[in-house]
Amino acid sequence: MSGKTHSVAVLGGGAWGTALACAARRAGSDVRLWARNPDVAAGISGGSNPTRLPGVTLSSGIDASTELDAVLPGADCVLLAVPAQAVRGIMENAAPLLSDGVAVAICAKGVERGTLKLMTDVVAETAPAARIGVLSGPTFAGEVARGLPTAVVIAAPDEEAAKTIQSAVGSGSFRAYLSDDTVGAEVGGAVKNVVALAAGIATGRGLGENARAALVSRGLAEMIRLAVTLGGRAETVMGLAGAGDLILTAMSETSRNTSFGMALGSGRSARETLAARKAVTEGYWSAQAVAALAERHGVDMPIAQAVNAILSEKLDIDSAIGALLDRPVSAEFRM
Ligand SMILES: NC(=O)c1ccc[n+]([C@@H]2O[C@H](COP(=O)([O-])OP(=O)(O)OC[C@H]3O[C@@H](n4cnc5c(N)ncnc54)[C@H](O)[C@@H]3O)[C@@H](O)[C@H]2O)c1
Ligand SMILES: O=P(O)(O)OC[C@H](O)CO
Repeated sequence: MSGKTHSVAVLGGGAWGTALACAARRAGSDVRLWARNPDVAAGISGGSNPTRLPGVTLSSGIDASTELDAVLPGADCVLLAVPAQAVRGIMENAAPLLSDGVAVAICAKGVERGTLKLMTDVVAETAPAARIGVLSGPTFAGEVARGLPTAVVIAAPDEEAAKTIQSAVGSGSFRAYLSDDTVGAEVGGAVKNVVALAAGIATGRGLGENARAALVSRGLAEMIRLAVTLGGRAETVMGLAGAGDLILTAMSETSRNTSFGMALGSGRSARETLAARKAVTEGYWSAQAVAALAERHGVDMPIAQAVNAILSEKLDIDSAIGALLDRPVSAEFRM
């Protein structure tokens, strides 16, 4: 890692943006953060984000603002941590304020609805001069904010950009591994949320731990098939940004995706479950796009399709489970 002090701009005052700001402060970076809500910005500057990270004392020295032009100019590394469906709008406003050659790390996990684009494509379209990377992996924000040991992958085609992001956020407790496979990292992060919804639904329905492990394993096979079809590598999906994140997410009620699925499985509606929570549940917003991407590319993804059918109310949960169990049993590994 270089000895340079990085100037980091974090976009997003939610759980993940706030936690990443803490990680970057621990890495020795100067950190400014943009949040759209003035109370949230004031709280973060004062050392807390009580709605998203209750009980956590944030690293000192995070300078938060609701003005993009107070945060972005001069930054050599941007951490993009708003929900995936907000990335295009934020980047359209941010692009004119970015420094030449800035490294932009996409920290959101999702696929754009409507266009079916991965976040790297959305950022490339909105900020063509940026050097784009993906920061992903098994990372519950509360643990990162507290400084508990965590490992992520930073994937970027430009190795220098990956190293900039690595040294801007990485530290002894936040181990940032490098990769050049953005597609594998992005598909892993986005699709694991949909698989976690499936695992939660099965758990909420009382199908047992064997069923959950089966969904996680077969869901991982779907993640690999989609990533490889889109140009990514299976090994990336088998690493931190895929299997690692899926294990964390699908096995824990801390996950918003898994707990959302559990609520559905136990009979609550998607609408009332969404209305009862403030934080984003990315699998809900990306399931349709993931299913449509699979269909467009002819990738067999029955679990993602089942989740989409449930969320779009084309199938009830028991019929969706029945349909999965009725599928012919084929070779375990196939593309
Ligand atoms: N929380 C985690 O543990 C975690 C870990 C890794 C990755 N992520 C990813 O990071 C992204 C953000 O998640 P989060 O946990 O911070 O969510 P969050 O719900 O805690 O916060 C989202 C923030 O974005 C803001 N926001 C929402 N819509 C917006 C818009 N249109 N324009 C501007 N701001 C908007 C909200 O006000 C909020 O401050 C997601 O893609 C998530 O999958 C989260
Ligand atoms: O709480 P979730 O389900 O949004 O998961 C958060 C992170 O993506 C875990 O790596």
